Amino acid sequence: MRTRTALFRLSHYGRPHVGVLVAAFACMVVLGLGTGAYAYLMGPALGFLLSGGTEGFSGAHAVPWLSTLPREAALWGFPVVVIAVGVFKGVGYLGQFYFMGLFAQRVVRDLRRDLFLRLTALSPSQLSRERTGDLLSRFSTDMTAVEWAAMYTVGSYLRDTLQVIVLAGVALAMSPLLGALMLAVIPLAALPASRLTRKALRGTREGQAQLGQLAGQLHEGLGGLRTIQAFNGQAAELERFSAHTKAHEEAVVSAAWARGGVPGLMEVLAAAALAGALAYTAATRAMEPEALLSLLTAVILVYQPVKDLGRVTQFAMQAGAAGERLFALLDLRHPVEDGPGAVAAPPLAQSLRFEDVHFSYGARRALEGLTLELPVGKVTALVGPSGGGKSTVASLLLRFEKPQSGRVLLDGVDADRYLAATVRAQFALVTQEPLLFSGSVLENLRFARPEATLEEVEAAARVAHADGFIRELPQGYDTRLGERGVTLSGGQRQRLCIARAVLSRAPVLVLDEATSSLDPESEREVQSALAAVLPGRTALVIAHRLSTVTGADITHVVEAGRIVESGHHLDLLRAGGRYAALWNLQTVGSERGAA
Ligand SMILES: Nc1ncnc2c1ncn2[C@@H]1O[C@H](COP(=O)(O)OP(=O)(O)OP(=O)(O)O)[C@@H](O)[C@H]1O
Repeated sequence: MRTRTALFRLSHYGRPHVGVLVAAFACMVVLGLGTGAYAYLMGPALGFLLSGGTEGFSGAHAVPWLSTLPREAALWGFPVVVIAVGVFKGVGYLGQFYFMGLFAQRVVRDLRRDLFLRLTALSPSQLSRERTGDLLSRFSTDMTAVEWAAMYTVGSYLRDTLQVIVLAGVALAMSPLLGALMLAVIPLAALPASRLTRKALRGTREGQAQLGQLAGQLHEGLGGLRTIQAFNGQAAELERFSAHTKAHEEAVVSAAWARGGVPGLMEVLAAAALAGALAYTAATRAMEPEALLSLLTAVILVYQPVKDLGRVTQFAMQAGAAGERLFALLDLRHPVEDGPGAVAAPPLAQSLRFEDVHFSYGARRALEGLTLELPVGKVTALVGPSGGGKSTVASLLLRFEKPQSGRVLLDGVDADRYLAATVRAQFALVTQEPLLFSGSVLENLRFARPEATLEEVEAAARVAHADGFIRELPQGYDTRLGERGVTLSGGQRQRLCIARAVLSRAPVLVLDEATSSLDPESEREVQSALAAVLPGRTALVIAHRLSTVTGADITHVVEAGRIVESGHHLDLLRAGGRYAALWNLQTVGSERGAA
């Protein structure tokens, strides 16, 4: 996406807050008029000083009503006018900053909300293609770039353009010829300035991309600290990190170089124009000194907003580059979107069925004509070698993905006909990595069903064999978990997740390798919890270790995206096929491990 398109799309975020912008603009008008008044008053001020306060208001551009006052009043009148203009400008400044700050915060608030919504609505496979740190940097660095542009660029474009118009008006009123000549410098500077600005943009964009890379590496590094230290990998990591910091530095320095060029150029051209005006007026004596002073003040003052316009254009560019990265995320669409006539799925009554389902992640095939039935009230297990496609089955069930061909049927109805959220509501998922949020135990459990009563929460915890250890925590169910809260063992965390799943009352429980990352002791605890939870429930249990699912009503062996064998544990053992081979492999492996 082009930077300009990104800026245009960012401007949509400003539209709902145009009222705030109008209020800011009103303050800027006050400010602009105040600045124009200062320039205008410079000439009379000179007359006022030179005459000891008597003739300040006479001459070509005096303040007419003040010149009619008696001397005593006039002596005070002029300073009072100066103070009044100052107060006028002060109020303008204050209001302008307040309203522009408000505007910027509202724009960024809306953008953050949209980004959060989009991120939390991505499918896991879309998310796995992005680096977490890079995503976080879009929330921080890129969002800050947008905030600055909304605050300073929009404000400056309004305020400085207005000031340029007012001051140019004052200059032209003093001397149309000289004023026009001096103002002509501004468009002269435009072409080289736009070149420099483009160069700065390239540097800015590269710098932001490198910052994203840095954040990504930092996030990965912190997540894998044990591995990095265990392999003494700090030096290699530092090298990678330094390469990114160096690339970032080079990009930012080249942008700074180009950015500095714009005001530098303006400064030189402005000085040349001023020098020319001084020389011309001294030689020709074409103007009164008072009028010349007002003209020079207006022109000197006009260059500042012009320089500012160049400077804040950099913020717009940074925002444009940030916008490109933000919209790249905002434009991602979940692979499963609700069709136009989609309706809410009723609670599952009989069965779930996969019918000749094919699915690939890009070019990587995961399911190749998988057909599978999950009867209600039964525990179905999926086992098989790593990469066989078991987790993909769970992803398709929960509508994280949809089949490229074949169908997923809920009580005989294609899941495509239902609203994805209502299909998801049929399932309570427990994954390998037990996810608990920072918050109390109670809040974590109620995440599944916020309206659940305390009794219901406790009952679910009892079923999942979690009630006992929760009561032993310092504040029981109110104990805070996560950062700066208590730390739980893997088994305890997993039992909380199971309790949460039980509390959800979803018709189907999906356990995706729920015990595979646990130590044997924790695994035993979780297994005993599951033994209490599973009987009589509709459940899909995905497992590596066959020993963990021997109690399932039916077990399917998934290999290369298909079901290659199905049956009860004992029947499968007797059949002597793939299941028996896997069983032998694992039991021999674990016996060796035990020996
Ligand atoms: N997000 C993804 N992007 C690309 N390929 C993927 C993705 N997730 C899984 N795959 C690929 O799809 C295939 C099936 O993966 P899946 O995770 O379903 O297998 P699995 O049987 O659950 O494996 P495991 O037991 O190791 O979790 C594998 O080849 C895997 O590499």
